[in-house]
Amino acid sequence: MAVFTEVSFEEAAAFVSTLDVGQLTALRGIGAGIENTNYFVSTTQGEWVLTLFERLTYEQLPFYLHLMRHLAQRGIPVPEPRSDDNDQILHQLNGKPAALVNKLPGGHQLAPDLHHCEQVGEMLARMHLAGADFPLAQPNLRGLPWWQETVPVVLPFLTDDQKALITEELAFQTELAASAAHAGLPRGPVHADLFRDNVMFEGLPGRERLTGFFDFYFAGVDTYLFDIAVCLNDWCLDLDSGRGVDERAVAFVAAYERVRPLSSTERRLMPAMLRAGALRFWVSRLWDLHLPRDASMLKPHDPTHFERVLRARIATPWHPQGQRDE
Ligand SMILES: Nc1ncnc2c1ncn2[C@@H]1O[C@H](COP(=O)(O)OP(=O)(O)O)[C@@H](O)[C@H]1O
Ligand SMILES: N[C@@H](CCOP(=O)(O)O)C(=O)O
Repeated sequence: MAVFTEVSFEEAAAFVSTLDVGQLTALRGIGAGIENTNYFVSTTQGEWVLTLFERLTYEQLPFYLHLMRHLAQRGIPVPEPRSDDNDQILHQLNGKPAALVNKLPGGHQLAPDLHHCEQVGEMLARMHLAGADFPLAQPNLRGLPWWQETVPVVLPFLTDDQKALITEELAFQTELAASAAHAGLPRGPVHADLFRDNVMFEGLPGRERLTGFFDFYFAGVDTYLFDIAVCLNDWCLDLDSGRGVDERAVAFVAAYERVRPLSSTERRLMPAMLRAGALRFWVSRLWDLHLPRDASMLKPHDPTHFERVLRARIATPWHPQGQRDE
């Protein structure tokens, strides 16, 4: 479970008393998640999520927390960090950096259909536009330099066939990132981990409405196309086979484009970026599996899923409707 750092009721009560959210009435550790310690917090004024950051530092965190605040203040449904009397949104609890955000209503949609994909696509585009004037900058800390650093670390755990695939793909992505086409891709703050378990929906089955995006702690400045590719590799994929579901991808991209049309370079580089999205999570899952922080507490995600996705994305490139490789 994802409670790495225990917080007692008394500690949490003292903490929330500084954030003008009423008095603590209940505190419950959250089992899901793999990065941070999370608690659901009930107070006399509502429901909140308390996060103690286990890996991110005081230097890195302002980017994420201020991005969430920036987006929330522009009408994007994301959790907004609570500030104290000094307008600080990054706090400290039990020796760890900490934040308290509002709890989004609803639940995850783990078996998405077209109308879920359309809503995520549309909101992703709205989020990209709303984040364009965000003044802070921080790279995607799980971008190419991290893959280059981490692939050699996980290589000893792989078969020869896997080693060849991961090494060749890293070379391909390194070349892509150095290209003029890549340099011309529109970029800005991106979520970079907008999987099914980081989006909330509520409503009657078949008529659910998106209520928000959360877990911005892999966000960073990167290409919008990378964010789209990460989404397509989760929302528009058959998890059993690892293969893309074209119908869902078409619906997702069409909804995105109703808000922010893709450039011709974004269309052309979509297949390469879908490969980048698959590589990114194959590498991080291998790293989490083979070099865990505390193996007894975590159930790592299956890396072979993204190996399969990468192989499928290489074998069957997917382009937005009507487009072909130039
Ligand atoms: N703002 C929020 N609103 C509602 N639920 C949340 C919120 N933040 C986290 N959660 C819940 O906590 C779980 C774990 O959070 P997550 O951010 O995925 O953890 P981690 O950062 O460790 O990966 C989520 O699956 C979700 O159920
Ligand atoms: N989405 C990533 C893992 C990140 O975990 P999260 O719980 O913070 O979303 C994956 O599936 O590998």
